[in-house]
This record gives sequence, C-alpha cells and structure tokens, in this order.
Amino acid sequence: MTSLVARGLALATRLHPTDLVISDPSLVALVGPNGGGKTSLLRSIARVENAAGNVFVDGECVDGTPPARRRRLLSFMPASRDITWPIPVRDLLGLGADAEDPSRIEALLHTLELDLLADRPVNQLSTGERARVLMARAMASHPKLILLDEPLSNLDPYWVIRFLEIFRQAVHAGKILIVSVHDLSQLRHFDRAILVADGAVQLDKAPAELLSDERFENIFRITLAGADEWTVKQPADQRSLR
Ligand SMILES: Nc1ncnc2c1ncn2[C@@H]1O[C@H](COP(=O)(O)OP(=O)(O)OP(=O)(O)O)[C@@H](O)[C@H]1O
Repeated sequence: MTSLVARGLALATRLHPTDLVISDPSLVALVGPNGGGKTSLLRSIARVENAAGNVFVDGECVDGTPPARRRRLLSFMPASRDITWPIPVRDLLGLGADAEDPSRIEALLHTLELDLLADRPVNQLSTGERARVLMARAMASHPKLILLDEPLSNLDPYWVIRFLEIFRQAVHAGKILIVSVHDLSQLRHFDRAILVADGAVQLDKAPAELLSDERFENIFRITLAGADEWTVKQPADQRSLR
C-alpha cells in the first residue's frame, strides 16, 4: 500500500515548514490562489529544488536515492509545457522508462492516443498534445507517487475527462497522485483537497467540506453563487480604471 510521509518541507520565502502524510492510494487536489505555494509544495516533494525536509515514499527516503530507483518512487510533471528539444515523442518517453520494459512505452502511446505522433519532435506539437506526452512521461517508470502541476490546463473537454479517468485508474493500481488544479468544478473527482495559500497548508479536507468552509471563500475571495458558480467576494478597487 503506497504511502507518502513528508516532514519539514520548506523553501525560503515561498513555503513555510510543512508536513504532509498520505497513507493510502488516493487522488489529492492542491488548490489555492495564484502565488499561494502549490508549485513550491509539489517541487519540494519532488526534490527538484533544494528544499528543506525529508520525503519518504513507502518508508523509503527519496533524498540520496539513485536516479533509477528514485523514478520508481516518484515522478513530477511541471506546469510548463515548454520543450525546446526536438526529440521524438517515443524517444522522450524512453528516457523515463526502464530499458527492460519497452512495452510500457507502446502502452502509454496507446493510452494517451499518441500513436500517430510518436515519431514527431515534441517541440512541434501543440500545447495540449505536449501535455499528453508529459503525462505519459510521468507514468513511464511506474512511480508510486505522481506529482502533477496543473495537468488539466490546456486540455480540451475530452482530454480533461480522459485524464481524470487515467488518474482514477492509477489510484486503483495503488498509486498516490497529487494534482494542482484551478477549476473548482473538478474537485468532486478528488478524494482529498488541500488548500495552499501564503506558503502554507490552510485547509486539508474532503473536497465538499473544503468548498463549504468559510475560510475557503475568504482565502479565494469568492462566494458560491450556485452549482459550480462563483462570484467575486471583494471586488478590487476599480478607481484606477476610471
Ligand atoms: N523561483 C522562485 N524564486 C523565488 N520565488 C518564487 C519562485 N517561484 C515562485 N516564487 C514565489 O513563490 C510564491 C509561490 O509560488 P508558487 O509558484 O509556488 O505558487 P502557485 O500556488 O503554484 O501559483 P500559481 O497558481 O500562480 O501557479 C509566489 O509568491 C511566487 O512569486
């Protein structure tokens, strides 16, 4: 059973000391206002920055783990879809997969419907197509923990639904997924929602409870006005626009 234990994660000026424990395979959303610290938290867990603290996946400390082993523990999909390197899609996926597991790449090309794009250079794909390549890459090494920074941005409605299905299948396969999202209507697909603002975890609840928490509205400065409909709580001072 996959578990994540993170202790004392911190990044100067961006993320206050933060603990996070996820004991079971689950789909966890990170939400929060722009600049609140979602990416900083994801990058700290992924150890892509020199963040303080320790991260344990299934009891195994990620720091100091050799790269081949680390990519079996976790993967990280960045929010940026920029890839300047003209590497073919299939070759890029191969960089993240085990050499002894070539069928994994073909399976991912099929799942993400990338078969016809497999020989195209990734830097010549559309933004949404690159998101599918990066998602496939994040899954290539069968990591136990998958960290995804705004994976649903830039996707058309078909692919939003397909990504959510793929996330759920990964949870059923025993993985933990931590996913930053901005579209609050997507929260109902998640098992748990963490609100990050001012560089700290402010709320950590079931999605429905989070959405109805008064602090949620205050932090986001919006009010629920109907099903999936929100209005601005404290309109910005408009005087400068006159
Ligand atoms: N490389 C960096 N160096 C210093 N400060 C940074 C850096 N990247 C981001 N920040 C700052 O850290 C804070 C948190 O940023 P972060 O990207 O984690 O927020 P976020 O919640 O992911 O935001 P968004 O929703 O806009 O993507 C912000 O105040 C931001 O300006």
